Amino acid sequence: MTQKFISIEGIAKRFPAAGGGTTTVFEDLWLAMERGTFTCVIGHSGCGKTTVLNVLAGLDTPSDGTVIVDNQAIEGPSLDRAVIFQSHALLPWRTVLGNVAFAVSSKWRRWSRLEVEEHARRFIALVGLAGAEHKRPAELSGGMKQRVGIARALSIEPKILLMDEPFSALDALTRGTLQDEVRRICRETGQTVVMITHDVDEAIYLADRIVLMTNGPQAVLAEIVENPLPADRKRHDVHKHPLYYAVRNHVVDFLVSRSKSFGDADKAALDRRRPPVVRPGAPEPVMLGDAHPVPPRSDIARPPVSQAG
Ligand SMILES: Nc1ncnc2c1ncn2[C@@H]1O[C@H](COP(=O)(O)OP(=O)(O)OP(=O)(O)O)[C@@H](O)[C@H]1O
Repeated sequence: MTQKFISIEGIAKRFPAAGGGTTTVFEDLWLAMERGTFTCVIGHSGCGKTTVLNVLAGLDTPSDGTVIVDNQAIEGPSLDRAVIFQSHALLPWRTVLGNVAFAVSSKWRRWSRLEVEEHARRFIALVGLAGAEHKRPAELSGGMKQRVGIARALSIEPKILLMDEPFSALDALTRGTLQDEVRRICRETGQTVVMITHDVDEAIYLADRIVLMTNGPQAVLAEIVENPLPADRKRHDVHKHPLYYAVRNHVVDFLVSRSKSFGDADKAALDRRRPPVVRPGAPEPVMLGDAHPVPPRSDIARPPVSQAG
């Protein structure tokens, strides 16, 4: 079934409020993702992105609703779903090989030590760390540690890769290189990915679809932006594509103004089960999947703001 490999169905998250009652962080979120797609979630701090990712990981439970992955409801953490956090959380006493092999042997418990190590080495090489297998985390740079985290996550060959701002703690050069590698690996392996980022340019480079969430509390999924750039885009010249600024301005405009001004009337008008899908720069209204058509917005150049905060 390709249409709804991941199906987020009406999830909400509520916490007890300080003075009694409850605070609803986000509500009635519906989103379907196809196998092999790369989805980025963007929204301001506090709208509940990490909570959504934790629900997908099975590390948190929604107050309402459910999430189905590959026709099965999520009922807890699973080795079918790998998570990469901003901090790499490596086992400090284990080597690079030891960290990756530990994950591999958790997934394939009957494999021999040789099988586990061979498999782990393959993924260590894939992220460019061949030769560093016997180093411990303390001997690695931040970028190298994050590579180990990526190798570890990919080595268990998860159905879904979940990433929570995986590159935000890295310097710009390392961030760019790792973005390239993650994109290459995900494309080569057909990996299904959901990633949270605050970086609009990162989302445009990596994502097939960018999901826009309004500000919390009571955040909603306002819109899905279909990335109109060609699949074989390259980081060094992606900004030269004629549609680059159409999509960038659209997302920035949402973050700067629409995410905040999205009021009760907008929420009432929103079909939560079928959020609007837009393809910035598209000449005509688009009809994508089971979503209803939305006219393209005007893509007027605005001051550059690449970070949601
Ligand atoms: N255990 C908890 N109890 C009460 N409130 C919580 C709890 N966990 C999260 N929250 C609240 O839920 C809201 C959403 O948190 P979450 O971390 O998912 O947001 P986010 O969009 O990922 O933010 P950021 O971009 O800053 O990481 C926040 O206001 C947070 O304070």
